[in-house]
Amino acid sequence: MRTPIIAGNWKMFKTAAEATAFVEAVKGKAEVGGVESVICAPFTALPALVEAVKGTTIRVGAQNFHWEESGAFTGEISGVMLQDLGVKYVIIGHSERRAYFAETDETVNKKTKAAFQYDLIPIVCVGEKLEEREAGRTKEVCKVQTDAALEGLTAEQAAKVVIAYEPIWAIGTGKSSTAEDANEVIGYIREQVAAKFGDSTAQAVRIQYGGSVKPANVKEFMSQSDIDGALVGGASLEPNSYIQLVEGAR
Ligand SMILES: O=C(CO)COP(=O)(O)O
Repeated sequence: MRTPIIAGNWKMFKTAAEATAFVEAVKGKAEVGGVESVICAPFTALPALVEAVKGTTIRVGAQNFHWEESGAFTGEISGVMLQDLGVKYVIIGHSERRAYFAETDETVNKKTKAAFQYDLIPIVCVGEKLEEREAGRTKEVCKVQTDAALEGLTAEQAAKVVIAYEPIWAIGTGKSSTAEDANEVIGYIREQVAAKFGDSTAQAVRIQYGGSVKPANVKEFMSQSDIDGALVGGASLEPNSYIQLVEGAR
C-alpha cells in the first residue's frame, strides 16, 4: 500500500510570517491519518515553516537545491543546508525550472542522487509540453525524463522517490488533464520504473499528478488506481483549500 502524498508547491509566494500564519490555520486540519502532507516553500520561509510545523504531521520541502555540498556557486543552496534546517523533501526539475532556469535531465539526475546524501526525499517532476502532447509524444517524453532522473540510483533509493507527473499545459491554466488520461500516463511511468528497477520498486514508488488540481477535482484524481497524490500550486496557497486537498486524498 502506497501512502498518498499531497504536496503544496508555493512557488514564489509567501513570506516567513505568511507561512507561519498558514500553518496556524491548517494545523490539526490538514493532518489526516494515512495521508502525507508536505508544504514546499521558498527558501526564506523554510526556517519559520519548520518551526511552525513542530508537533504536527505536516512536513516541509524546498523547491530546488544544488547537488554540490558547498562551493563557489553564488546564489545557490545546498542539501546539507536544507538538512540542517530540518527540511525533509525537495522538488527537483519542476517544469518552471526547466523552462526558465536551465534545468536539464542531467542536472535533475545529479540533484536526485544528491538528495539521498542529505536524507531529502526528492519529488521529481516530469511532463510534456502542449506541442509534445499534440504530436503524440507524451509517453516518450515522460519515459526519457523518468529514465534520466533515476539513472544511477539503487532500487532502494528509487523506491523512495516521489515522481510528479505534471503536463506543462495543465499548470496554472485551469485546464487539468482528465483523471483517466493522467492515470494512463502515470501507469506508463510506473512501467518504466519497473523496467529499470523491478516490480516491487515500481509498486512502492509514489507518483503524483500535478496541474490545476483543486478541491473540486482532487477526489477524482485520487480515485484512480495509479495516482498516489497531487503536487498543487495555486490551490495550495489558501488554508481552507489546502485542508480540503489533504482531506480529499484520504
Ligand atoms: O506546477 C504545479 C505544481 O508544481 C501546478 O500548479 P497549479 O496547481 O497552479 O496548476
